[in-house]
Amino acid sequence: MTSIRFGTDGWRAIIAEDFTFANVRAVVCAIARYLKKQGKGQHGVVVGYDTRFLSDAFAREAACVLDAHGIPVLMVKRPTPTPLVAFAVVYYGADGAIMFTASHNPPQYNGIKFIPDYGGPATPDITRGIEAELPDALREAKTLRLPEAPRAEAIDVWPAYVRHLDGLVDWETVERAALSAVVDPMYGAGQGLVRELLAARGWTVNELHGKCDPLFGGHLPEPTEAHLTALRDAVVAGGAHLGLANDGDADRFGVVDGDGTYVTPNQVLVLLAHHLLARRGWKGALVRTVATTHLLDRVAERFGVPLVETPVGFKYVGDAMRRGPVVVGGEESGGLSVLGHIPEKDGILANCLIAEVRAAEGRPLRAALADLEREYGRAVHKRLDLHLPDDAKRTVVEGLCQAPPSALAGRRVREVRTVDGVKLLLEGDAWVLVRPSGTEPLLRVYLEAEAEAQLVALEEAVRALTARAETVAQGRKG
Ligand SMILES: O=P(O)(O)OC[C@H]1O[C@H](O)[C@H](O)[C@@H](O)[C@@H]1O
Repeated sequence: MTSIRFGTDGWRAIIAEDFTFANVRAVVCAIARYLKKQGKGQHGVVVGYDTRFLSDAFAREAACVLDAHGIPVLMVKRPTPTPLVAFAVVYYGADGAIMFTASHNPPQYNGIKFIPDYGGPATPDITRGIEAELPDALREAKTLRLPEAPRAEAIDVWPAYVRHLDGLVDWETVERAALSAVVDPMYGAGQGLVRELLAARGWTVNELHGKCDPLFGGHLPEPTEAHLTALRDAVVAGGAHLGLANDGDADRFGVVDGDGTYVTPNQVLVLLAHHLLARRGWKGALVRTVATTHLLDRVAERFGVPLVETPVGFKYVGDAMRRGPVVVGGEESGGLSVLGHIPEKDGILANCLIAEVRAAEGRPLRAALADLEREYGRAVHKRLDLHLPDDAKRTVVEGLCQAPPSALAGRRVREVRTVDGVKLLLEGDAWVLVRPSGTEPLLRVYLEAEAEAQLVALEEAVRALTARAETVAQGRKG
């Protein structure tokens, strides 16, 4: 068995191998013990689950463990997105939530996200605190007497969440435009939700993959370009204005323009930040992770608002949101939240706000993006996910950290940042980031350049660089 660890966003493992009922009981025991040590628990814990195989059964088991610890349980009535579970924590004033999901991971995975009382991802000090309880919790879980059925209050947070959205989304603009959209919840917990919200505003909405399928139709429930071909085809075939997708637990978004072009999360963030600052007049910082487009820096500069750079992981973006007013906090992997919302990424809210931007623009997103390009300049980006074992990816990053190159693709490295992995800022506006994924056995390489040709040159240079570092790493091991 591999050890139980909370990665970028919770503990994830393969069902039946490490993600077993016994280990779930132990992790929930650890959370219960952690909460009690903090003097918490008496306000209850929300238990949520997505549409994954056995998520509901694991959630019921978690409710039994919490009950056995004397912690009141608020249990969602049906598969529920992570952001709604996070919202429920704040809405009910609970001491936290345990969410069963492996987000966008393959079907054989499941996972646990712990959401503390502030309604956002747990910060590393909290997950470290939970992990510290695990050795005792593993022992305790073996002898814990569980009730036959948990005492739990069944909750439905949807009506309260919908009222909350009224304060965030400019529904009048959305309604006036009365456009059409295809939505794709990717067989996940967002089923029916974006469709309901937009249809209520007079939009014509067609939903794909709106049923439960533990195999996610043979694809990853990840709303990236590679997995959104069905959505693109349906948007084009139906002549819709927009395609809007969510991942398995609906905390991420994916967007397709009316002509079927995939709009990257980086582009969405720029569109939305500009929209909220320019049209809605919102005031506050822009927050992005170290892997997210620097075009946001230019938007921030233009409106005279601060720009905050964080490590990868919405826990860091959420943390910045809890410290002061933030207009948009977002990341290139498809997560965002806005001023007035919980410090958690929310794919349902994101899709509503994108519909608002599309409605306010009155033209395709690509036309709006072309204007923004004239204003802020051009940036193209790419992410490479390189398959490497955990120890090799760490060694590659450490090697780069210790001896970063002074030039890449013929351009001088003007700054090296080690906020998360190694980021090389090059002459001009290009940059490269190499970091180990915290959720998958991958080395992630992020590239941003001024145009496609520069991007290709950078990609070649960085592939050679990581290959060299890998060889050195192998050599050191051998
Ligand atoms: O690059 P990774 O460490 O795999 O993380 C990728 C993403 O994983 C999860 O979805 C987190 O919630 C995100 O905040 C993060 O961006």
